[in-house]
Amino acid sequence: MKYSDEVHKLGLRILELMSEALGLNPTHLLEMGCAEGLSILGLYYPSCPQPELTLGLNSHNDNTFITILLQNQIGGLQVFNENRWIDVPPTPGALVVNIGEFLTLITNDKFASASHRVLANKDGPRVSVASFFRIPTTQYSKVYEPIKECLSEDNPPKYRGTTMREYMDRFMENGLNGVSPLLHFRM
Ligand SMILES: O=C(O)CCC(=O)C(=O)O
Ligand SMILES: [Fe+2]
Repeated sequence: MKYSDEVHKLGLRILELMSEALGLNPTHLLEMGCAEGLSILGLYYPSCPQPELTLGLNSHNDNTFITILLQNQIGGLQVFNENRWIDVPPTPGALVVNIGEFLTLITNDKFASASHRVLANKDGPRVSVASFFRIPTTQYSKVYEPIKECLSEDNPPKYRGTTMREYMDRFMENGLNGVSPLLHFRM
């Protein structure tokens, strides 16, 4: 309970700062509901005798606005940048913040979500706690589209509006195979 309260407060603060970074009122992203659905997932990756033959978690982009991640000392998280996988080594006391695909959609790519994955390891177990700021199930029919203030004549909308329900339908077609459902909504 204590962790979820604190991570929720942190998420509110980060979303306020992101609103300001976009030149918006600090409460803009909060008013859009970006902190209304917090789900927290504990992940346990057992040690693996032949880690080179598999992955801990396949490459994917989160279906969130932001994700705040706590990882133990084992490592294995990687992010895809400039055509290569880069290690995100655990730093004591630090959290990782990932941008999810719904923040990419509503900011018209100003905040780009990155593919990430987790390598298997034999030093295990790896434990992580992912706090997903996502659309609550009660809001799966709400349409999200690029924020008007993020658009201009030189920067027209790159995505059409969509709902979490439609996004999940696309996701179910592909599973965790690294194909981003967001591409379906790109204009
Ligand atoms: O375990 C990790 O570090 C990553 C977890 C993750 O990316 C996810 O649950 O979406
Ligand atoms: Fe993830």
